Amino acid sequence: MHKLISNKCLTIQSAVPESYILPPERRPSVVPPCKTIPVIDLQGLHRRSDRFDSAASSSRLAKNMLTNHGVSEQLMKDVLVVGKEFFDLPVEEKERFYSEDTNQTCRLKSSLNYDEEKVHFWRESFRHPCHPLEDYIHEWPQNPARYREVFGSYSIGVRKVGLLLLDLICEGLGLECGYFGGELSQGLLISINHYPLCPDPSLVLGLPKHGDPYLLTLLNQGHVAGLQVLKDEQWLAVEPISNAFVVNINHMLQIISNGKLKSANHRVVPSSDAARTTVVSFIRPSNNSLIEPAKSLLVNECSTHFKQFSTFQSAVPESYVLPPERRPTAVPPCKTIPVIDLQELDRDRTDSIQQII
Ligand SMILES: O=C(O)CCC(=O)C(=O)O
Ligand SMILES: [Fe+2]
Repeated sequence: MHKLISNKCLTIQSAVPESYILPPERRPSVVPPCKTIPVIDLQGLHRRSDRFDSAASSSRLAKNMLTNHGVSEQLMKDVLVVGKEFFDLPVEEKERFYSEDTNQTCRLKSSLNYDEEKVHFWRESFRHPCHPLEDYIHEWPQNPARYREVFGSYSIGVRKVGLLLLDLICEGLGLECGYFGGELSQGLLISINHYPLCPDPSLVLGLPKHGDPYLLTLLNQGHVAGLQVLKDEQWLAVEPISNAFVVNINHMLQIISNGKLKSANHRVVPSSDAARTTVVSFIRPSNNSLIEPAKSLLVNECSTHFKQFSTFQSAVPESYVLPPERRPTAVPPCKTIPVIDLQELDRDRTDSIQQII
């Protein structure tokens, strides 16, 4: 648990610990707000595919704000409050969830890959799968007391919104009805991210530049800013809108759409004014799903941009992944290893013994 930032901050309040300080070229600069992020009112959409035609032909949907989505304001607030309460628990209470093992379903972690990375990120996260609820809810914390009730209701609501969006995207892409149903959207992973108050945010990142790996992300970012999106090689700040979801296209959806939809790169900077807690919901396939460009999208295109893969094969557990400098590269065969023929040995013992030596 010494790896959690909140613990370090109890003792080192005035300075960022050295192991979190990025080299100057990786530090975030102050960035302008993103004024062009589309705000989609889900009530106004009425499932009309024409709204999403443009999504099929451009990257407009890479990042959106979604309002009037059907998850109540109260529930949007409650998950943030209860999520923060979890991070405010005493260390002994959180400790049993802390793990570096990616196979542990319900797990608290610090930074990204704490034991392997050179510089740590200013983030803690607590994540667990949520669907089907009855398979997972018994593993969730019982403290805070409302955790299971609040996250249970939220996960049902947020999954509904995600599936509705996938239906609309399906229409917009011209795919057969229900394409994203079944195993492609079976999974729901919720991650509560906590970015503690930071003494000097100009030196650190909460999360480095990345795209999300699955189908769709629905981010409930509360009222503390910190999310930045990369647009035309420029970082822009995504200002929070009350009760809205930030929706991200993920890598697998980019592949399924054969590149028509683009996964959005983003990162997070912490704040020196307030701690930031966010609740991130990833709609993802079940294990062993085949991810490939939708065949009907390939009919009119000369080639596919992506190779198919299975979600099972793709996931080497994080704890087995070596840092780049320790990974094996392809090597040539050794052509000079001596081959000793034992029958020959009797004929000329001395020669062969010398050969062995
Ligand atoms: O907390 C945020 O604002 C974004 C989190 C995020 O990008 C992630 O968890 O993948
Ligand atoms: Fe992300």
